[in-house]
Amino acid sequence: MYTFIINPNARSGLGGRVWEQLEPKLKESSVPYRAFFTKYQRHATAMTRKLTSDGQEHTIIVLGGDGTINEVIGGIKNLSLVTVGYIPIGSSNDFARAFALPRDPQKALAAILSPASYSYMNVGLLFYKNRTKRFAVSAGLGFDAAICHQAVISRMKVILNRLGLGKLTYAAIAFHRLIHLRPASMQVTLDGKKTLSFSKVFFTVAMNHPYEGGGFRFCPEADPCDGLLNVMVISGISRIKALLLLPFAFKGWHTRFHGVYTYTCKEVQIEGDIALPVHTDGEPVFLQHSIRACLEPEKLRVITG
Ligand SMILES: Nc1ncnc2c1ncn2[C@@H]1O[C@H](COP(=O)(O)OP(=O)(O)OP(=O)(O)O)[C@@H](O)[C@H]1O
Repeated sequence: MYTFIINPNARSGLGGRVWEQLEPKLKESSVPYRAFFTKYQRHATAMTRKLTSDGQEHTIIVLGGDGTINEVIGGIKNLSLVTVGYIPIGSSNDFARAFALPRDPQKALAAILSPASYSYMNVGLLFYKNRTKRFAVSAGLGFDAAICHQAVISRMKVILNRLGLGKLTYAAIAFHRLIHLRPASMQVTLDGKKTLSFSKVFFTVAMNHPYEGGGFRFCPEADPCDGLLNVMVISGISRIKALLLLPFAFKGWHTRFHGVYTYTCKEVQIEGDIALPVHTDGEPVFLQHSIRACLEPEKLRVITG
């Protein structure tokens, strides 16, 4: 039985339209399925939690963007009992990028119904204050999170999505945030042993996947299945240089420049001198002074071919 969780509102309403095209194919193929639609923020988490609390195996197919994938993974009771398939129709689609999932929803559905390969993916876990939150792609503190915070309330995202230019949203907001951002000082502790101090930090991000923010390959070496987090810090450079680095980051070439620091670890603690925006997979977690990220002990099976 396939359980579809659909965000009809993803990419400013594309989710619902894509589902209308896909459902007849499912009916034709006579595969058993049921479909649930998200009605509000974090609804996907609540639905997944209820669904997976029976202790049984489930195959959950997510139709939406990275935010919906984040919410579904956040609700899975026992990661090792669930297989996830993904039909990416969001504006950033960084989760799909790492696994090279088909962008065409019909092809994505066909691959899900006849899976050729699976990946066993690590799932990130963020600690802040006395709370925890899972992430699939990345969790960051500073500039990247400020962009996500603004994207949530941005009219620009709606307009660019309508024009089919959703990918530009994050780049345009990044430009705007960079002008207004005050770089902070941060302390980054890797695996509880090595503490590094940075000043004038634009942001620090812990990445499970190589891409975030709609195709920025911030940690080109990151592998979502290798049991490690990749950490990137951008620090001690001018706003102009940070801005000029962004196009290089689409290819992962920014890491060759001074001011970009990358590390691998199993756990990272990031502390800012001021409270800064935080995100998990592009979903805002409000302002925090300190976050800690690691990986869940269990892996999640993802249909990737
Ligand atoms: N019915 C709904 N109405 C409004 N918002 C919803 C609804 N269902 C889910 N959401 C919220 O929509 C947000 C964004 O969803 P999603 O990530 O799937 O799409 P996107 O923003 O278009 O894609 P991306 O994250 O790749 O840019 C999530 O925070 C989710 O909680």
